[in-house]
Amino acid sequence: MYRSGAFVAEHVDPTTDAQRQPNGVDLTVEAVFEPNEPGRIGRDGKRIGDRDALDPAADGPDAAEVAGGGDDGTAVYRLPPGGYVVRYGETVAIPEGHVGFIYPRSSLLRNACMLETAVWDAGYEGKGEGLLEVYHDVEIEAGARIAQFVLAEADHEGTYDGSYQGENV
Ligand SMILES: O=c1ccn([C@H]2C[C@H](O)[C@@H](COP(=O)(O)OP(=O)(O)OP(=O)(O)O)O2)c(=O)[nH]1
Repeated sequence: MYRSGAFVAEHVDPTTDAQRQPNGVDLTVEAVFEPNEPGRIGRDGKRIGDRDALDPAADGPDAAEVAGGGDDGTAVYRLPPGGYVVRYGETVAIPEGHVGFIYPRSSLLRNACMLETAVWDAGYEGKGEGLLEVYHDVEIEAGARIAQFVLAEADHEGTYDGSYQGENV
């Protein structure tokens, strides 16, 4: 069973009223990265390839000049089609007996963009990352709500103890 947004909010920090939804909590975009070299998924280990942190005031990943932000002076990512890694702005802590998933805000997919999720394990705590797929040019303000995080009750053996534990906090 999926838990309520009020329950999820107890495990997401910080949260505002605007982030709290009936069935989950919206997460914001803290940073956008574009990979610049191959990573590697091995049979025994993995390596995350180096990546560029995009400037939210720039016109895109290849822009030579900083354009000075959005129309209202707000920093904005102007993203052409491609695959990006986003870091969420909130620390989530997956409680025992639960598993987490990310869904895109529907406004994101209505703009022909998609956020992909992997499994958020019981016991994991950190500012996680996700794959942002952009199929049509889009503008995303730094700090805007882009995702909805949900928690479902789940059986599990042990808790997360991997290399991403405590990341980005
Ligand atoms: O979309 C997601 C899904 C999960 N996570 C976090 C929570 C999860 O508990 C952790 C590790 O995920 P997973 O176990 O899938 O990664 P892995 O590549 O198998 O890493 P490890 O070897 O540490 O298990 O990453 C994210 O940041 N984004």
